[in-house]
Amino acid sequence: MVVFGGKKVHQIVTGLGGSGLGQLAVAVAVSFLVRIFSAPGPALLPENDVDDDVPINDGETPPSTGKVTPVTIRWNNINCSLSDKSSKSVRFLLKNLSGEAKPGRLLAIMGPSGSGKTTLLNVLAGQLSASPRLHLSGLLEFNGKPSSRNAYKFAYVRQEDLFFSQLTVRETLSLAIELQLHNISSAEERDEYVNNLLFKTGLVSCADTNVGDAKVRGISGGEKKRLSLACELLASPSVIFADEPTTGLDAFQAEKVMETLRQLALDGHTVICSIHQPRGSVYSKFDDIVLLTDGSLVYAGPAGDEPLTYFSKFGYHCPDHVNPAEFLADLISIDYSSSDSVYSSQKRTNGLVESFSLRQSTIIYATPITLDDLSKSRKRISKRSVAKTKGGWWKQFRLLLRRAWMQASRDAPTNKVRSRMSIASAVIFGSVFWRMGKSQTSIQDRMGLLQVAAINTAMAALTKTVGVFPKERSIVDRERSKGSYSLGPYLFSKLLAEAPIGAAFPLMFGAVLYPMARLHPTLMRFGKFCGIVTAESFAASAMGLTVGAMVPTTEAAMAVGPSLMTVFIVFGGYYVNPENTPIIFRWIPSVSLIRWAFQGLCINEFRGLQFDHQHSFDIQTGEQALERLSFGKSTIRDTLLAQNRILLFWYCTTYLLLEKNKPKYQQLETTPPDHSKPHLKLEELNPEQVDQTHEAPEVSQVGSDEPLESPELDPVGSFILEGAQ
Ligand SMILES: Nc1ncnc2c1ncn2[C@@H]1O[C@H](COP(=O)(O)OP(=O)(O)OP(=O)(O)O)[C@@H](O)[C@H]1O
Repeated sequence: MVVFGGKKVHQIVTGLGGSGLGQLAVAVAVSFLVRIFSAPGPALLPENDVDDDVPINDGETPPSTGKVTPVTIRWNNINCSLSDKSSKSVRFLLKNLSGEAKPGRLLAIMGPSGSGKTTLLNVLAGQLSASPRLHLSGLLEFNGKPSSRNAYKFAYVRQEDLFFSQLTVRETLSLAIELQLHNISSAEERDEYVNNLLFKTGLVSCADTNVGDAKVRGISGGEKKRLSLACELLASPSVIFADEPTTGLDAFQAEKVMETLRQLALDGHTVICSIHQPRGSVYSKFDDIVLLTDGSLVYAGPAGDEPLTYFSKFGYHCPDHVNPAEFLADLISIDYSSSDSVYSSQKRTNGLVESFSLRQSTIIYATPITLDDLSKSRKRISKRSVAKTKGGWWKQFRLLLRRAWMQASRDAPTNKVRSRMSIASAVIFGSVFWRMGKSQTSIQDRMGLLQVAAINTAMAALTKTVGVFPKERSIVDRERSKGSYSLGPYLFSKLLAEAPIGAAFPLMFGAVLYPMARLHPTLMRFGKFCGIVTAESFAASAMGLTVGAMVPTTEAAMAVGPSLMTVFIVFGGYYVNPENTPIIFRWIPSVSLIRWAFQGLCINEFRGLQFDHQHSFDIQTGEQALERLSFGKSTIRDTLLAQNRILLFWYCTTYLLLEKNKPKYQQLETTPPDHSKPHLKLEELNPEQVDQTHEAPEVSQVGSDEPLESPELDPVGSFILEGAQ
């Protein structure tokens, strides 16, 4: 029997419930809460409450992260242009790019800033954000078949690592597994899977550390990046895309991240990453590279010494003891130090682009794909592609509720700040309106205090929500785009989990302010006061969610939220009497959460009060004061109903906005491959052909009769001077 504070559960239930029916209700509620907030355990619902399409573990998919379906990606003539309607110009972000990424190999897309690395990575991953100004065309094939988002499993590790800060590394992975992988049903299997992932990504030592955020330090930047990788590896993706995985990391962490990627490639994943300028030890981990400058290809093929040999044919020699990545980066960058250097470096890169475009039809890959590989992988795709599916609504709700509760309840710094602010503002207002009496002047004081209380409660809830929700939305968008869960369970679980903590702050505020200001001193009135400010606080949070769902960033939400609230403050019932409101604005008070809260608080406070009076025109009763505000005919129940309608309106709008603002990706307009150039089929290549084809006949050599434009400039000496130092 579970024991709480010396009492057995059935004693507590008996004590709480009283009657038989009450006992039953309490027992159900207790068992529901215990199951929701207990550590990872079996699903709440009966076994049959899962989607029909959840696969049964047939023994071929054990909880190991090792099995990977090999996928070869080939792209041909990828063009991406951006049109500018005002100037009627078109800018090419990617120009005629072709290449290949293979399983078991780590491909790095390198190039100067703005050269199109991320754009190419997004195109290959099918994650280029849709825009009417963009036009994307070309051919993209996976294992020889045209691209389709569901054809293979891929992982995309973005530059920004976003997590729920209060969860540990282990909890983050465990919850992600529960949400995404339903063929792993037992806690033992899940633990084993998590341990494998932690081991694979080198996170064992920080497994039980909180992820952390700007307020409370958690795991390091490199560990966050590897956690991103681990989260993406859950469903054994065939292809891993990583956008600048080393950005913002120190050299040691960068190397560890790249080593993890290399190990993943060795495990059979196809790994593609964009990287700006890696150090030598990182460069040596790459199997293949794609070099881009201003959206054009300068080189694509094996990494290591191959590109150096290739560029040396044009007279560009990498000096000894120089990091090849630095040499390549300098070679293909535009030097903006003077107009001469711009001209010469531009000419050099143009020459290299042109040379490679002539040679592109004979790109050489070190490990030719065999037809046997492809047929094997296709068979495996058909068996395993269904392993990642969404669980049922209740299962998603239960998991998300647990996560939201962990996040809200463990966020001690935020909760401390909010409680201090609630108490501090209550103390300030309580001191200003200290122990109000029953004089005529106290009527204005009471109204002023109640208006201030309504504004303070709404603003506190709104600013907290708009401060955190846009970031959380980015996490949720990512998870939803992976198909982890639906919007309904997410939103409901969030509201439910945050309600108790959200209610605590207005209650603290009321508990301090009420006796200090000596508001209507009965327990019932105090309870109603707290109920009204709590309902208002929920409505303001719901409005914050809508603002957060509407705008792209926290900064924008911080600007829009309070501005919108100011309108509701103006029409909050104190500054403008509803009867005097201009007809075109008359709808605003009826949707102002401040007005309904103020109205409710005034009715609660004034009804039944008697004021000291000397003249016949003095206000004698609270009812007369309410008449002055045009609140005479209303009841607290009416105001709470109106507040609930507003709350529901903001929740529904948030849902619709989140549903509508789902990330949309640019469609690739398929163009047939360019047959004008002789095209070598990669399957036909063998090492002998590699050697023969390596000397592209079209490429002009330094010292030949018709030199390239770039050698004409004699850039070798100057380049070595610039790049080698
Ligand atoms: N949707 C878009 N709208 C407008 N411009 C875009 C869009 N996508 C990319 N660009 C432009 O395309 C160019 C290439 O951008 P991209 O992010 O691919 O470069 P990058 O090589 O990854 O640069 P960095 O290393 O600095 O991240 C940039 O000039 C960028 O402004």
